Amino acid sequence: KRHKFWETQPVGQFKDMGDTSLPEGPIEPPTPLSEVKQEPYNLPNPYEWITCDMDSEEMCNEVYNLLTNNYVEDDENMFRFNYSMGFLRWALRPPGYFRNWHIGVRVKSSKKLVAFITGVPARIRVRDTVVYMAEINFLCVHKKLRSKRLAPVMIKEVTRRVHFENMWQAAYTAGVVLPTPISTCQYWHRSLNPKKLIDVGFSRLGARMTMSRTIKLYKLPDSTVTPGFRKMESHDVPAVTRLLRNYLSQFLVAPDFDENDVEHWLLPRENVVDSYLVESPETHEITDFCSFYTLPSSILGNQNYNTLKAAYSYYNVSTKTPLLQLMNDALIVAKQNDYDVFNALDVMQNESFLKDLKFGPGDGKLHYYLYNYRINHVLRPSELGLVLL
Ligand SMILES: CCCCCCCCCCCCCC(=O)CSCCNC(=O)CCNC(=O)[C@H](O)C(C)(C)COP(=O)(O)OP(=O)(O)OC[C@H]1O[C@@H](n2cnc3c(N)ncnc32)[C@H](O)[C@@H]1OP(=O)(O)O
Ligand SMILES: CCOC(=O)c1cnc2ccc(OC)cc2c1SCCC#N
Repeated sequence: KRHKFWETQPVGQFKDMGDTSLPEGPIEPPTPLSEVKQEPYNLPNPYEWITCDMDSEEMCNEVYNLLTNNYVEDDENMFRFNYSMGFLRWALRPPGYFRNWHIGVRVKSSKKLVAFITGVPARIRVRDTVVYMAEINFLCVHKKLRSKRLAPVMIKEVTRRVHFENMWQAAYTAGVVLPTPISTCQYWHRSLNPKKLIDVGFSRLGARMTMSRTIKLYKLPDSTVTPGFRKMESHDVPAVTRLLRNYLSQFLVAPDFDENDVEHWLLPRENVVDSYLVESPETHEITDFCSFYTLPSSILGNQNYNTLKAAYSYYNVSTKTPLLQLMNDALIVAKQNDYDVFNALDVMQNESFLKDLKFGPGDGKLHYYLYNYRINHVLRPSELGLVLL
């Protein structure tokens, strides 16, 4: 398949796969900042660049509407991600964020927002090297402007703005295959509301299964079982940071979280991110941690339902409580809060609980990518300690 744009980019190329003579690390050296292109890339005439100030209620609402109507759908067009405004503000304003990495394209005449792409700064460890990277996300072109080669311009523009801040690497995920994945992961789904999932056509009644038998199969206890299991609070940040840094050190690619990062990414925010921990009733030591983020989806073309309430497994650490029991408590909390489904990738140690907790494999794959950084061997999902939103 000809990738006319991606073949021009400093990414692992398909033709180089298997060539382990190429050194791991940056593919291209940094450009002297004086040589970074000063002005934005040219857009087709009717359009102009706009920096999207996510603090502005009006602008954030415009971004929300663009994504609600034009962002990612599954292959069967059953669902479309419906990131909330609170979620977008959380995802796009981490410590050290750059407002001008929130990039919109709008129609000059009508001022209508028709495309979007974002970056946020992150410190990602690759093996033993911590690399300052941009995490790129929310690339979206309005349905009416597809297949006009707008995406490459948006990607070049966000690249230019990241270079401006003297950063030369990026990380991103996609459901599509591009040059070249560093890992390919699978989504797994745990029904919490099987009746709704069957009604929308995602799940089907098993052979020789009645609806009531199916509901019973997925039934969960009304309350969590682990002594000391509670919501994370602000004063837990130092302990959770220690626990998480230690846990993530085992993976080949993982975020290098400090306390500021943990405070932003993991302190609970209603309807955005939930975090729980186990505080030993005897020693008051924090021994385990689990978290999930809230990403609803629009249900496309169903008479009875408009929205799917989905929880997505985020970062989980078990040092005393078995991971199976910890994650079952996460399922119980999700069910208590009316989630319809709990989703998880097969990254980190998730494979150890997926089947036992009645997750089923999805048909969607998620490919992980690094920009301008070569890794010579494709990572197994269990070697990945990174979850992007
Ligand atoms: C040092 C800093 C570096 C920072 C930058 C790092 C890199 C960041 C990269 C971005 C990471 C984003 C991560 C992220 O946001 C998470 S993945 C979600 C992407 N968004 C969606 O799927 C929303 C619905 N789809 C659309 O809005 C459009 O279809 C998009 C905009 C996706 C493509 O618009 P279009 O109208 O359908 O297509 P053209 O404009 O005609 O362009 C066609 C070219 O675009 C390539 N393409 C298609 N989908 C892509 C994707 N998901 N990543 C990268 N490239 C993608 C495609 O291969 C082709 O290039 P090729 O001819 O070479 O094959
Ligand atoms: C019921 C299980 O499927 C989903 O939760 C879901 C919801 N919305 C989506 C929107 C776009 C979409 O595009 C790939 C997929 C979904 C999916 S399945 C993959 C995500 C997970 N887990």
